Amino acid sequence: MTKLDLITLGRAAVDFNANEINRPMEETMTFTKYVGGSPANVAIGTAKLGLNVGMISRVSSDQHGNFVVDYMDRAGVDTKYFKRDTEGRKTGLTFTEIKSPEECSILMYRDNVADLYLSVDDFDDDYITTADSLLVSGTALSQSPSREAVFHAVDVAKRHGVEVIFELDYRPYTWKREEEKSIYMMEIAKKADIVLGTRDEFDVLEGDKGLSDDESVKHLFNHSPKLIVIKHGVKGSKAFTREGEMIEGKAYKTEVLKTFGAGDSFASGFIYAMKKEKSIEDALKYGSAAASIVVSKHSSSEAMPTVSEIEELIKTHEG
Ligand SMILES: Nc1ncnc2c1ncn2[C@@H]1O[C@H](COP(=O)(O)OP(=O)(O)OP(=O)(O)O)[C@@H](O)[C@H]1O
Ligand SMILES: O=C(O)C[C@@H](O)[C@H](O)C(=O)CO
Repeated sequence: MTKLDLITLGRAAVDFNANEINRPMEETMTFTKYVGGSPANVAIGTAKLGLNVGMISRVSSDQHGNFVVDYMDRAGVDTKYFKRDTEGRKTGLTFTEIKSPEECSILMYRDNVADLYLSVDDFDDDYITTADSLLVSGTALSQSPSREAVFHAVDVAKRHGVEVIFELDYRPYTWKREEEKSIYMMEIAKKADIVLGTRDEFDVLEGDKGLSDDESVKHLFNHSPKLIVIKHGVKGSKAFTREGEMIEGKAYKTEVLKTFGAGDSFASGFIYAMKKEKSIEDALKYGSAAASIVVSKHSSSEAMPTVSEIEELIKTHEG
């Protein structure tokens, strides 16, 4: 089997992004369709940067499922472990609202979605062992059997020395019980090598204890993580290493069209740079540059930048 740089596991869905910008959703009449879903976006983003990427997911056996798999194939993502749901479950849909560059929101249709029915039987353990890293998404933990699929995949990865990246990716809609979020997310965070999330997502992970970034990382460094990145939106990001270093990343100013998609493009740029053995400081730059490009464009997946676009942006800002 070909060696993969990265496998992402979780939802692959469809985004419908409002064409009429600066308007509430009620008045939006037309949308453009893109592939979406955080782990799918990261798979597309990293593949576009030249990494060898695969994804494990479950989609509907209908036109939306076909659209997602075809797009992922064309993006160069290995879709061998994209399972088709045979029980009539649907691919998740996300409608976006762009009221202004500061006021963006997403409305998710995720009842009985196929991706949360991903099961341990949907993929072979050997597939995971062919990868350098496995990225799992927090939303995939929100329900069984997808929850068990994540735990199993992470255990296989750890047994075979595959790096585990946990993207907290908290989406409130899919969690049924408040008390479950922090329990399951924390279990995976403790097992991961790298944890990525926004400050708000770390609050969810910790059960809203109101911890500072320093307190959050101190707790996790007692477990497996060796690198933790806490994102603060337009204020930038902070990377913490187990050795006690803190490296700050700045956001690159741009003409913002919408804010969603920032997290997935940031993860793509960051992971790419880490795989290319760049410094953490540079990886934060690659992540921030990728995010800056994506927030200035209409989609979260199609808009993912190339290496030269990222490097050009960094050069321009540093010059
Ligand atoms: N308005 C912005 N302009 C430029 N860069 C931005 C902007 N917002 C976010 N970024 C960049 O993207 C990174 C990640 O953003 P953020 O913390 O909002 O992630 P997120 O909440 O996971 O994103 P998403 O909205 O996609 O869920 C930031 O650290 C920053 O570098
Ligand atoms: O993550 C999702 O399911 C929706 C995304 O595809 C959407 O584009 C977004 O919010 C990205 O942050």
